[in-house]
Parts: sequence; structure tokens; C-alpha cells
Amino acid sequence: MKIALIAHDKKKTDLVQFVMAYQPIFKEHELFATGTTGLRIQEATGLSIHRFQSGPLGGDQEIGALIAKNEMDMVIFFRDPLTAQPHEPDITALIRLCDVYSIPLATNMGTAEILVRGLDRGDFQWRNVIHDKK
Ligand SMILES: O=C(CO)COP(=O)(O)O
Repeated sequence: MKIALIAHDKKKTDLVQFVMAYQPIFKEHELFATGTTGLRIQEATGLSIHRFQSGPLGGDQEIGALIAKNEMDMVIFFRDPLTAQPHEPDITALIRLCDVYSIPLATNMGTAEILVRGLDRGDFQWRNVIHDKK
């Protein structure tokens, strides 16, 4: 599956630790990330990650473009709900596209746990049906 990993600055350490904890699962999948988040995860885990621009420079929109082509299967986006972001419209657009295309989206660690464990036990097989139809 194709998985997007994104975290705002105050949540980056949480996401790095989360990916480290589930590294055996993540390494079986294709990983994408916004620029700085991807770099942090790569440095901490050595996982191969396709990195887009940093969020404020368009990274959220680049990931959104893949969602619009139904080429992203899961989005893990640890948002910082307590800090205003200069690119708030891009963030809203990304979340909206997840809803348009019914892409599983975790915006916090609690939901991310459930998605990643579900991924491991085969709960994402329905995405293959979508891919086969293309
Ligand atoms: O701002 C972001 C998501 O909206 C994340 O971007 P970075 O991973 O480059 O910090």
C-alpha cells in the first residue's frame, strides 16, 4: 500500500517514534512524506521514503494530487491543533480530498494505531479492488 506520512513541527517527534515502533510493518509498504517529516523519519529509521516539498511550500498539495488520482491508500497526518499554520488552506484541502476519495486518514496517534494494525491484518485489501478497477 502507499502511505503518506505528515506531521506538523510539534508532532514530528511523535510521528518518528510511531514509525519506529511499527517499522516492521511500514517497511513492507511504499512510503511518501512531506519534506521535513520525511527527512526526520529517514534519518531515524533508514526507511526509503519518497519526499515531496515541505508542507508550507506545497507538499500537502503534492500528496493531495496523488489522492485525487486514487494513488494513495492511507494518510497519517499528525496535525498540531494548537498552532496556526501559514498553509492552512492546503491542509484543509488535503483532508477534504481524503473524504472525497474515502482514503483512511489518521490525524492523531490513537487513530494511527488502529489503521496500522488494521493494515497489518489485511483490512486494506479493499484498496486492491479500487486499484484493479483502474
Ligand atoms: O506542514 C506540513 C504539513 O501541513 C508538514 O511539512 P514538513 O514535513 O515539511 O514540515
